Amino acid sequence: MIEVKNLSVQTSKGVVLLDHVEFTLTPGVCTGLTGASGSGKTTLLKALMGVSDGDVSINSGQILLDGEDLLKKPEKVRRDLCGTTLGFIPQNPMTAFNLHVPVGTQMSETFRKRLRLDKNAARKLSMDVLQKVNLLDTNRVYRSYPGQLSGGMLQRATMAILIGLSPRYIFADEPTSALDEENKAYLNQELTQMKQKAAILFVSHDDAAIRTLCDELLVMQSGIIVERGTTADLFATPHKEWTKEFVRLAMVEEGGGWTWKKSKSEM
Ligand SMILES: Nc1ncnc2c1ncn2[C@@H]1O[C@H](COP(=O)(O)OP(=O)(O)OP(=O)(O)O)[C@@H](O)[C@H]1O
Repeated sequence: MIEVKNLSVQTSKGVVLLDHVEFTLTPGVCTGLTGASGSGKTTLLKALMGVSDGDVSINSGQILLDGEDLLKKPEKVRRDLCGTTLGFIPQNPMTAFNLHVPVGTQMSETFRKRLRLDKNAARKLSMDVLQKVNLLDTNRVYRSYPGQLSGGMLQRATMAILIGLSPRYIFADEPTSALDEENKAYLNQELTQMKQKAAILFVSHDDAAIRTLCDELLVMQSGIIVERGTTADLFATPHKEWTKEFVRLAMVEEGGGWTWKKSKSEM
């Protein structure tokens, strides 16, 4: 279990980016995190992954992994947790790859290092997981440099690495933002499967994906979690203005009543 307690993050100039954030992540549960642009969602994910960002630092709080505070661990220990314990899908998939190394080489090296596989097994796993994310031209994708693939293809390749590593905790920052409806549905299905073993923190503005995937929902505003609850409760009775508007935009008038808008993949 991951327990985030009293987490505050600020810039060196004293601008507060996260303010006493608290929540728990439990395997088997997908927690959605939504809120206006610039409210602090990516900052929170970076803090969880231990990614330091220039002049931004954690100034109070704890991130407890099975009771042990990650913030007190040396950087190497935290780095070693990335992969099979903590998995991250960044908002911009380009940042997940070295631009000068073919995607397949990077995948295989990750699997060799993190899963201690030999060269052939790592290559086979890379091919298998590329197929799983619907990148069916696997040989071409494997040989391509990141710049030769589209943003959506790279987003799926990042997801493929995650599937291969099967981490216990998944922090996904708008993981399907660059995808068409078919691939969005495909990847959300994969995440639903991974939820059986993992805890997922799913950052999204996609109301349909949140309703399908997330058991619980956190709403962030100016670095504060202003609203939380089960996804069903929050969509049924939102309290804050931002959440009310989010829910209103998720609905459509149909046959004399209001119903949830469907994503194209549900139609
Ligand atoms: N390195 C930094 N230095 C100063 N301010 C920063 C830094 N990184 C982020 N911020 C500020 O922190 C706030 C939160 O940014 P963040 O990227 O976490 O928002 P977000 O909720 O993920 O937004 P979006 O939905 O657009 O991705 C913003 O006002 C942003 O400008």
